[in-house]
Amino acid sequence: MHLDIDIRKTLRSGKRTFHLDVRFRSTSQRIVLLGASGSGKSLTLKAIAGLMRPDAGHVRLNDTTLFDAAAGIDLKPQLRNVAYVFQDYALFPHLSVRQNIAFGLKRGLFNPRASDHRDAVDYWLAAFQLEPTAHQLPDELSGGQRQRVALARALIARPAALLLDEPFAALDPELRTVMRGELDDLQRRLQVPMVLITHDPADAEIFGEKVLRMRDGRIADDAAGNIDPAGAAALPETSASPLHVTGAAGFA
Ligand SMILES: Nc1ncnc2c1ncn2[C@@H]1O[C@H](COP(=O)(O)OP(=O)(O)OP(=O)(O)O)[C@@H](O)[C@H]1O
Repeated sequence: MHLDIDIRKTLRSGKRTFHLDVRFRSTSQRIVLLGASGSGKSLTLKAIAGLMRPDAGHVRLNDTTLFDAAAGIDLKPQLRNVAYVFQDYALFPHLSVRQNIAFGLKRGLFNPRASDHRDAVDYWLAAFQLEPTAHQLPDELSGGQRQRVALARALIARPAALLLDEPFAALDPELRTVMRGELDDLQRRLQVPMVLITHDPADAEIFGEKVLRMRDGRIADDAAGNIDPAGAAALPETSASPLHVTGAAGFA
């Protein structure tokens, strides 16, 4: 994945103003944005997905410009070929596991024939060991199963990038460890590029081939500890950096 982000956004709520000013480029397959609550992680992820429109700048993914304020480009979310997995998974409560996963095919340009459609859903049900639960509703699933359904629904559309918003926050500590392992295996097997946002350094340790720490709407430094107060404009393009996250223990 080649991700190139250079965005600015000002948000006002009453007397409070928040400035987002995020710049980085990376060719890593596993990017983690690590930061405390309110540092601007979700806004950045939403800008990639097309769920938040920056005031200025650009977002490029591989060979596609998803957003460019100066050029007047702002692709609709469904045309960006990225999959956003929300913190609470956002499953449809009235649809079965099978129907929720199949829904992933309705988005975007990927519009297979009915038989391919069934095959694809069967494939993902099997891949996530969800076949026995295919007829169940989200309410009738465990937390781990719900997360698997959300991932299957995201992956079935073959996205160019998987965007994960605090994917383990809704799980209890024991399950969190299990699901971290599952996602780690899955990403390595499928080689699906991902951008994961989290406040938990443990997530960064496991998934952060490239870790960018956010503070007050900016990239504070990268995992190698290169402080860049100007918002990481000078960060080198990098394909991989050490897994070790320096000084990240302060986030809770
Ligand atoms: N629509 C909005 N209007 C005004 N301010 C907003 C709006 N959306 C977000 N903000 C502010 O922008 C800041 C960054 O929000 P963001 O959701 O990106 O944080 P975050 O790092 O993802 O935090 P968390 O981990 O708690 O989800 C916060 O201070 C938030 O209050």
